[in-house]
Amino acid sequence: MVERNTPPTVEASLTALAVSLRGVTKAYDNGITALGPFDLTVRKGEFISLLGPSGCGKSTALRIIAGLSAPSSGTVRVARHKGSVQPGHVQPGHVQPGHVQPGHGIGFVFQEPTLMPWTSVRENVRLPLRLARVPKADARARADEALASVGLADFADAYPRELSGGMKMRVSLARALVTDPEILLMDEPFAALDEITRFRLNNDLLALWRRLGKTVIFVTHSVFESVYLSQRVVVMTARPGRIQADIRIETVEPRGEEFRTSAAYSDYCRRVSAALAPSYSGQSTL
Ligand SMILES: Nc1ncnc2c1ncn2[C@@H]1O[C@H](COP(=O)(O)OP(=O)(O)OP(=O)(O)O)[C@@H](O)[C@H]1O
Repeated sequence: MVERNTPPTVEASLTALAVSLRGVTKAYDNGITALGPFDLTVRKGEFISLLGPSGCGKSTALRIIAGLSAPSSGTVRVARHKGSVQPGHVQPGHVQPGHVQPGHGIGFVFQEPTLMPWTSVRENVRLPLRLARVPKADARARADEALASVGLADFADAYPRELSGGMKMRVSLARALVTDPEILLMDEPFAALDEITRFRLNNDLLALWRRLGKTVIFVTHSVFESVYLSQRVVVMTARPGRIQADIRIETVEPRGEEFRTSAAYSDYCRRVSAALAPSYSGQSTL
């Protein structure tokens, strides 16, 4: 079913929305139905996490929001610019041409930093601007600014092989931010990092989010990480992924290490774990 006739009252409130998915499903050619029907509304400037068991369709949902994959059915609306969500929908069966070109309002950070090993950190970060044909001097300044925002101002001329895993992920984040997107999609970006590095990147990401006011949709397997970072944790069912629970995390802002060790944090982690448990029922725990 494709939703085409959104009631006017809902349409008006969409001006405050960054992302709206309605009845979205995804069936791959191999017959696997990965997602849905999936409904998700994300307000501008919100930080939400998608949490769910392996294979429940989290990456599929992100890829559909990014326009990298077309839904099999349903409606996808994404605010790519400073204004309201775009009236154009991604229709089932095809992806709009140019839907996810760099500079079109979405930054994507993958689990692997996927840096080009043969060129400098600055050139890696500048890539989306090169593809968007931004003049070199301007692109260089913007790449350096993005690198400074992730604490890597001194590493612009370094090569990826000279960086730690955490630093590579910072470069990947700078590359996603360099086009100043409205929305940042992050697919388990810190999963491969050690815990201390991960905590540090969590704090730096929160600081960036507060400063830049981006909408962030963050995919993770970690209850602890989702509660620490997000204003809302959206818990998904096992495949095909649907919404199991939508839990608002309310605490004193800005968050910091005091929150991580607080009773409120433990309580939220317990609540989110309890909401997640049914998604794992019937699955092997090995
Ligand atoms: N391109 C594809 N073709 C066929 N099946 C796919 C494709 N991409 C994903 N799938 C299947 O769809 C289901 C959902 O995959 P997806 O990667 O979205 O899940 P996920 O929740 O992100 O998993 P994980 O947490 O392990 O990364 C899985 O069963 C996967 O095998």
